[in-house]
Amino acid sequence: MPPGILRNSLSIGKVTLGFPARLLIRTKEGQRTVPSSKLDKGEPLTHTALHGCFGCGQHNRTGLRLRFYVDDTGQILSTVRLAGRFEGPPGHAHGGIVATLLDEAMSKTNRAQNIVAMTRHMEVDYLRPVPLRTTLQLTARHLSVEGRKHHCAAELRNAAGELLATGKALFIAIDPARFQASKPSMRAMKS
Ligand SMILES: CCCCCCCC(=O)SCCNC(=O)CCNC(=O)[C@H](O)C(C)(C)COP(=O)(O)OP(=O)(O)OC[C@H]1O[C@@H](n2cnc3c(N)ncnc32)[C@H](O)[C@@H]1OP(=O)(O)O
Repeated sequence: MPPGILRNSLSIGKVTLGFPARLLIRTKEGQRTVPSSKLDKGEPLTHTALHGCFGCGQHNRTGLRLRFYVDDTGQILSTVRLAGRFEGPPGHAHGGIVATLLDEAMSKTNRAQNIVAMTRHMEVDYLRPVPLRTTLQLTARHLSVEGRKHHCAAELRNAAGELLATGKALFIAIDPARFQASKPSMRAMKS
């Protein structure tokens, strides 16, 4: 059974996103409701093929190692604490890292539907500086699909729920087998 949430919500355009006050999570022992601060106790949305990904790859030691969860409405959720090495303005996150967070979350709205898609176009509104070394809440939702074109939106908030940044993006669905075949070999990448 899919996990579900109780939410505090705000909106981007027509879309309502919200980080839950409490979350119904899946665990090895079954389902239970926990405060959203315990999100990491649930089963994350995984895709083992991308373990080297800078955003979500759990094997990328210099990356963000984000873990994403999906609720019963298809909304993607994650919490993140950014380390000091991701600094841009003093004490705050670099804008490229903020864009990465939003991009990653939006890409998982496709992944949750078993769609493999790449970011073609993305826009970010940087509303407030994003603090380092504090818990942030990341949410994303799939908005619409038109052929291979998937439109998605994401929000980044502080722990108090204040909106720090929003993103919208166009993803294009690709054939993963063709993409894999076109990948340069590890030897070529090292040279
Ligand atoms: C393997 C999965 C990884 C998931 C990671 C997810 C997040 C990421 O960070 S991905 C990394 C960053 N992104 C990239 O590197 C992608 C680089 N770009 C590409 O490889 C290609 O442009 C790719 C695959 C996205 C699309 O190429 P291609 O298949 O040739 O698409 P193309 O035919 O040009 O466009 C598809 C459709 O989108 C439309 N389109 C393209 N750009 C736009 C735009 N900006 N606005 C509106 N429509 C657009 C086109 O008109 C076309 O429409 P239609 O199907 O109606 O004719």
